[in-house]
Amino acid sequence: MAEPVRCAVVGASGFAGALCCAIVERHPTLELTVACARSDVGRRLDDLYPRYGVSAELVAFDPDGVAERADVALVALPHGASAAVVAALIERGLKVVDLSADFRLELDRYRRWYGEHPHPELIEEAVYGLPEVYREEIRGARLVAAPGCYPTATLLALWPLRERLRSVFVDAKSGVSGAGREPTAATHFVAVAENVKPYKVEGHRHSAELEEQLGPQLAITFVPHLVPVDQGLIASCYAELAEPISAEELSALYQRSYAAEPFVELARSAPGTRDVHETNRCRVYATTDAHGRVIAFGAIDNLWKGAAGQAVQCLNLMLGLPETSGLA
Ligand SMILES: NC(=O)C1=CN([C@@H]2O[C@H](COP(=O)(O)OP(=O)(O)OC[C@H]3O[C@@H](n4cnc5c(N)ncnc54)[C@H](OP(=O)(O)O)[C@@H]3O)[C@@H](O)[C@H]2O)C=CC1
Ligand SMILES: CC(=O)N[C@@H](CCC(=O)OP(=O)(O)O)C(=O)O
Repeated sequence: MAEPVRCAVVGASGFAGALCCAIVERHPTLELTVACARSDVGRRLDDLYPRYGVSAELVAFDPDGVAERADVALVALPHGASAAVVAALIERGLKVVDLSADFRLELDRYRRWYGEHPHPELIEEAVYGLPEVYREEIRGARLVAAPGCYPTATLLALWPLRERLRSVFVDAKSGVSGAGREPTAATHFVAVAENVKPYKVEGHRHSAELEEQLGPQLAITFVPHLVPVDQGLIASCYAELAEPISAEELSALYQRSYAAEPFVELARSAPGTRDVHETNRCRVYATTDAHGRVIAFGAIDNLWKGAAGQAVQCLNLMLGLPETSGLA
């Protein structure tokens, strides 16, 4: 039995942070020793999220206090607010998985989409936390930037084809928990119920992440939609390839790419989000159409494989634990 590893969660009152706490609490090796929040300091997490049954009291973030009580941290703050917290914890010797966008992009691309970076000195060493692609790099990292939810589903749907892609249309749909805990006019029940609505059609910041991972030369059109579900996200990708591919070759390529992956499930038909609800799995399906295009799908639970689950998957790798610990 491995020694317990003390884990802090920062942003524990948010949707992703609360699920991080729940996964850590049930994890066989990690021990939840600090849960930090802002507005809800002094409250118990199970008062905010009874379904997770985590009784930890929420405390204010103090880097020295966290460093005394934890060896590793999951930071689930909004982009912009995250970088300073991550830097303070790294400076104090913790291993950190950051769930925000602050360390996912190279500096120029970050500046174009998010503005000035508060801690550019850490960008270089941060590893993009998609284990199916960067497993070895994640094992040796002290800072991992967990991918966004849309890029996770899109990249897993397309990765086996990446060298053959000429252009891609990504039609992606997310449940409302992807927008975080703070309600807005766009996420109000009345705006979301009985509705499917595209948003940020002229440019969503996740297209930067897709460009960074798949290469700036690739023409990608990415259009997110908000759909009336709580947790669930699907990326439907329509791809033109440089050379046509047969259905048999496509199927063999995906089998080769993902046969050994614990959290990628190759579906035999197009997946739905219900198939992955409350799991860390991504269900992938790829097929060809009558025009020689490929249609590839990636379905995830945005709070699990799109956020908290994937962050713990990365932490498991960073700590040399079985990758599926606490997640299976
Ligand atoms: N929701 C999702 O599906 C996904 C989320 N992510 C990323 O994970 C991170 C957390 O997302 P999510 O849980 O949805 O967000 P929430 O808005 O639900 O939670 C954010 C958390 O951060 C705290 N917080 C907000 N602003 C500040 C600040 N300026 N300083 C300190 N604390 C602050 C909040 O506290 P308070 O309650 O007091 O505001 C809350 O604890 C984000 O970076 C998000 O982009 C990544 C992938 C998917
Ligand atoms: C439905 C919804 O609003 N989704 C969020 C994406 C959530 C996420 O994964 O994004 P980051 O981790 O990059 O913040 C959005 O479109 O901004």
